[in-house]
Amino acid sequence: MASSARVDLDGNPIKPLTICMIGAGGFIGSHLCEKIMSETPHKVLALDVYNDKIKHLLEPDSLPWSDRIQFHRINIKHDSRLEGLIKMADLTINLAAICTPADYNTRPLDTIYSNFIDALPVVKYCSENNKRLIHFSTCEVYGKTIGAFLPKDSPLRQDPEYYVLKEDVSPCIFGPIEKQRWSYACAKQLIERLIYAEGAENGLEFTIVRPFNWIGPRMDFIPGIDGPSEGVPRVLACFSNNLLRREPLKLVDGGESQRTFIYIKDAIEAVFLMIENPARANGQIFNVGNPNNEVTVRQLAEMMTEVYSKVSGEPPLEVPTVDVTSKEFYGVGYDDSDKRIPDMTIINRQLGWNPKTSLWDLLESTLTYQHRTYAEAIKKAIAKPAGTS
Ligand SMILES: NC(=O)c1ccc[n+]([C@@H]2O[C@H](COP(=O)([O-])OP(=O)(O)OC[C@H]3O[C@@H](n4cnc5c(N)ncnc54)[C@H](O)[C@@H]3O)[C@@H](O)[C@H]2O)c1
Ligand SMILES: O=c1ccn([C@@H]2O[C@H](COP(=O)(O)OP(=O)(O)O[C@H]3OC[C@](O)(CO)[C@H]3O)[C@@H](O)[C@H]2O)c(=O)[nH]1
Repeated sequence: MASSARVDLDGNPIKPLTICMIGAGGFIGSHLCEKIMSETPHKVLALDVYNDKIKHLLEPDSLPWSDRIQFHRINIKHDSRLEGLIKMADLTINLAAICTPADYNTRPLDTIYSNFIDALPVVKYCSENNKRLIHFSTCEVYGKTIGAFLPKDSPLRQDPEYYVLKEDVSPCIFGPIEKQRWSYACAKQLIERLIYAEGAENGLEFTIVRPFNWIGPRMDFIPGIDGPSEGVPRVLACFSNNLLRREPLKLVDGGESQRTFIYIKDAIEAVFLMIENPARANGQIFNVGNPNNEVTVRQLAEMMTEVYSKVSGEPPLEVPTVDVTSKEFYGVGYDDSDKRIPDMTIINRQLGWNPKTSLWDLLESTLTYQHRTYAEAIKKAIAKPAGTS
């Protein structure tokens, strides 16, 4: 329900905004658009090269918000309409990026262009036209933890000082240049520094978001169903694909890396607070993650296997996982972040936000969606003899 009587965290009325959302057709963009349409009076100029994930918000014309969302099929690499759309809006949110690890070492040029060069005009137009910018960076800017360089048996590895990632304290630790995995993190770091400098020197009003593994429905694609057969999406979709096809889940380099996963709906609440509380969010860099949902990738595979069995009614596989090397899975130049625990001090202080959903609960709702959306299509694809279309 769109209401104009919304108030911010300080009790001030929130005026309806026009938001230029670049990358609105992706995973995060689709959830943001959905919530903006159903819960606020704000307007969205939705820019992307694709719109499949927001089709349900664009059609039919009779939808209650149809006069508040406009889709513009635009590639920001080369489209002269970009500045005009930024000028029309009160706020720009930039989500556009190549952000799947399988691309970082195999398409490093595209990755660097997408995450740095293509974002430059967005920052410039916002700065020159005095428009507020919320830019999506990544937890990957932290790279590896300091603790990763300590001896395996060092007691300091248990000390949070050596692994908790703090926006205003932690260093950015990347591997050597030949480890092209870090092309993405490095490009994101440089665009963060540029935005920060535009704020310091030219007064750009900005907020930088560092998402820590947001997951949920509509993330990436299932290879061979709604994406390329040989494509490698992020881990949620990789493991979902394995479960749907009843194949063992592939653990890269033993599945020892650790991640904290957050439910997309919790994370979107945090972005909402940033949108509607500019006085508290401007000039800030925010970690957005769930420090309580930490697992190794192996534990994630085991939990997803158990949850999928529950929601699909199918028995778990006898051999649920298989080990693969990162070279086999991602190719030369892959490297990994060892551990990612977000410090929540700044987002708590500025916006009073906390994540709510446990890993089990978020996997239950997400895998229910994956099963409902893809199980039939996978069955048909498997039943089709090879070579037929
Ligand atoms: N999902 C996460 O957990 C996560 C974690 C860290 C950082 N991020 C960052 O958040 C942002 C959004 O991530 P996501 O998970 O929604 O990814 P996504 O790939 O689903 O969405 C990105 C969208 O940007 C669009 N896009 C890319 N290049 C474009 C261009 N040149 N012109 C127009 N549109 C373009 C894509 O078509 C896609 O729809 C990215 O900047 C990503 O780096 C996400
Ligand atoms: O089949 C698989 C796929 C992946 N892994 C391993 O899982 C870990 C997490 O992988 P993934 O979610 O794909 O990506 P990352 O967490 O490494 O990086 C993302 O973090 C945020 C973001 O910026 C955008 O989403 C992106 O860079 C990892 O260790 C893989 O090796 C697996 O074992 N099996």
